[in-house]
Amino acid sequence: MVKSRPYVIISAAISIDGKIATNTGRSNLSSKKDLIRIHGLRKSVDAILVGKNTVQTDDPLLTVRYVKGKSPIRIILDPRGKSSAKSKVIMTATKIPTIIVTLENVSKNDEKFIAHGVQMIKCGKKIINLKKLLQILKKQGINKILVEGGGTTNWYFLKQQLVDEIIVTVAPYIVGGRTAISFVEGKGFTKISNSFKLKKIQRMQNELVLYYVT
Ligand SMILES: NC(=O)C1=CN([C@@H]2O[C@H](COP(=O)(O)OP(=O)(O)OC[C@H]3O[C@@H](n4cnc5c(N)ncnc54)[C@H](OP(=O)(O)O)[C@@H]3O)[C@@H](O)[C@H]2O)C=CC1
Ligand SMILES: Nc1nc(O)c(N)c(N[C@@H]2O[C@H](COP(=O)(O)O)[C@@H](O)[C@H]2O)n1
Repeated sequence: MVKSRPYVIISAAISIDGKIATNTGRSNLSSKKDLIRIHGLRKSVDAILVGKNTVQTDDPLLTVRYVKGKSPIRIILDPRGKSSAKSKVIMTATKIPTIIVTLENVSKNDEKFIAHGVQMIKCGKKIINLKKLLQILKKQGINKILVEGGGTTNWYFLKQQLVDEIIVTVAPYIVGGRTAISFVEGKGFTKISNSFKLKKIQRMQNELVLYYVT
């Protein structure tokens, strides 16, 4: 069956206790070897997507650097268009195509982003309508998307069953802390259902990389 949306992979590094960052926002869980694997994965997709808190906390580049290859398009879910124009993704948007997705009635900061070469997509009234967004992206030729967090963004995708594959690195750390961000945030599911199939396990020294499909 041909899908009307791109193939969606969620990728993250989690601690043994399922956290993706400490309660102070530190998220450097993957080893160098794992980062090389992740950059290989980035090279294989058309776009990388993250939520606005990840941009704010990590100030990531979201490029392919540890392997040779073209960097994919970068997409930020930022419903109210609050991202800093000084963030690395926005400052490099003339070199690497970058999209900011806001709500339909939000346009206050558009000019600031557009001036940096960012493409604006408007989608959804109260929250970003991911189904609609994926259709728009598919029409733009984006067939495969790597969702790189954080926990809230992962929740929105999983809640709506918009995920085809999950790749998690279980890193050899305990993070702890009630307020430390988990792999999946949001309201959470009330039942244990919709299990994923374990496709592959990769061991890298003290890390395990788990590959699940729907
Ligand atoms: N270890 C790892 O692999 C990774 C760790 N991280 C860590 O995760 C943390 C950030 O995670 P978290 O705080 O959960 O935030 P996210 O990065 O997931 O950003 C969440 C925000 O993005 C916006 N958003 C996302 N999806 C939607 C949607 N469908 N509709 C509307 N708005 C949406 C909302 O903005 P608004 O609030 O304006 O409504 C929401 O609050 C950071 O500390 C980062 O370091 C991040 C990625 C990977
Ligand atoms: N897979 C994975 N492992 C980790 O340990 C991580 N911290 C992340 N984080 C994601 O990668 C972004 C950083 O990318 P750049 O190195 O700046 O290109 C970060 O913002 C998360 O989305 N992922």
